[in-house]
Amino acid sequence: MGQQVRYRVRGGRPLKGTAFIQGAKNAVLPMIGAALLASEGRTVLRNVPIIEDVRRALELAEHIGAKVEFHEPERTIVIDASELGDPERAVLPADIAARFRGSVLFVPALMHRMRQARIEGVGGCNLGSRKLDFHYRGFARLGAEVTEDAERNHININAPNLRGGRLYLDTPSHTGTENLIMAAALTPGTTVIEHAALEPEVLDVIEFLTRMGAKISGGGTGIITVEGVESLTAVEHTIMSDRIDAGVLAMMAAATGGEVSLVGAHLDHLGVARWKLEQMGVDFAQQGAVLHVRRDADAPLRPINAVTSPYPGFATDLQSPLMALATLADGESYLHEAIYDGRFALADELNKMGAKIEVDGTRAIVHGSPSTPLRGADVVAHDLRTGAALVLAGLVAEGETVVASGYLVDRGHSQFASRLAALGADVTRESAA
Ligand SMILES: CC(=O)N[C@H]1[C@@H](OP(=O)(O)OP(=O)(O)OC[C@H]2O[C@@H](n3ccc(=O)[nH]c3=O)[C@H](O)[C@@H]2O)O[C@H](CO)[C@@H](O)[C@@H]1O
Ligand SMILES: C=C(OP(=O)(O)O)C(=O)O
Repeated sequence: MGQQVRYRVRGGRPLKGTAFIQGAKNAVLPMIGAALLASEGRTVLRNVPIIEDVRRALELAEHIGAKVEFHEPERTIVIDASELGDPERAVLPADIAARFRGSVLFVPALMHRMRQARIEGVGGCNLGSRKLDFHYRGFARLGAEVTEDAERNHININAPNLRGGRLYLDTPSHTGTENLIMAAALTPGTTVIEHAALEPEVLDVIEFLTRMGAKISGGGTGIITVEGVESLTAVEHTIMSDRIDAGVLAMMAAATGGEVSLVGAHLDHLGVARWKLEQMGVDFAQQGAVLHVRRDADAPLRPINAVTSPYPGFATDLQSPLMALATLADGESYLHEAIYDGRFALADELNKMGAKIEVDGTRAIVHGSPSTPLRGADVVAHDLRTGAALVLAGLVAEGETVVASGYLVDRGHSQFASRLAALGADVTRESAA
């Protein structure tokens, strides 16, 4: 893995100023997968976040035969997938694919361009059980042959003749919806996907695919219809801004009693999280494409109850920073994590910093106290959002907090330390061999 990355945070400074919200991680990853469906032209994606998951996705795209360029200063990716087609390259190798969950979003391109796929591993945040059965069952209902090589832990897919079909999801899976739409886009006939996800990133991916020539209707309604087309063409698209990045920075401003302008953030993308933060005492004002966030440092945060659920419910990715924020509130907050059973690993780390959090299965009670400050400590990020939540805790803790592994933060937050430093925080990113 090479470099060990750590975030070192010294608490006590309110965040003030302007921050730029990155492009959405959970939109760019499916779009890189979608760009590989284009048999002609060069795709140009703009507002790309400079994050490790994007780097891994581009390595994977090159591995299967695409030509890619990542112009980081311009936050622009150029992808030429016109020469994809060598079945020998229809493999997602574990050493790249197991490092990010979005690797599963390459399967439709492999099925359509190479007629087969071998998946040797799919990664992502370590959040407890994260199955991919909806994806594989959906591909099978479109006519693919999906088999498991249990000994090697591989999934093999053969897709010589796909045809449209009626699909459903047991829960409205975010990447499941995107993957089945991408698979259906080049599949002859009509495909209907019931109980589809409503996340804004799903709608952005639909807009991108539509521009490429796909025929998709019903985005945002829960029932999506896709009429298969013969080919898709490369286009240019600007990725929507990242609502989780915006939510994390808003909560950091709230935690420190600060006042920030978040360029590119949209209140309506926050769903229920907006209302929960307002109930805690956070003030929002949307001024065009800039979201102004402030919290009166003299009034303590109020405790909150939150249950995670798919959009527009409270996003599970924002539950970790909310837990850290709730440690500062005046009283008991109640959190129910209904999507990922592994997210509460954060509680032990916050308790090391002096928080009082009790966990019972998928429920947690946070005994908040505005008068007992958190203490800096060496803490472990178990996943991307735990990492961001611990940086948040460090911003309000007495003394120094060191968060490792910083690679997990870098998976999903672009230039995190420098953006926070620009808001006045004392945060540095260190990497050592
Ligand atoms: C790259 C990306 O977009 N990641 C996001 C996406 O992950 P991802 O798309 O993987 O999350 P899903 O919406 O699929 O997962 C929702 C729930 O369904 C379960 N499930 C999902 C698929 C499946 O085949 N079988 C199954 O049982 C999962 O274990 C989980 O409990 O949505 C999550 C939920 O908003 C976010 O936390 C992730 O940041
Ligand atoms: C769970 C997350 O990401 P992934 O699905 O890529 O693991 C996340 O963004 O918090």
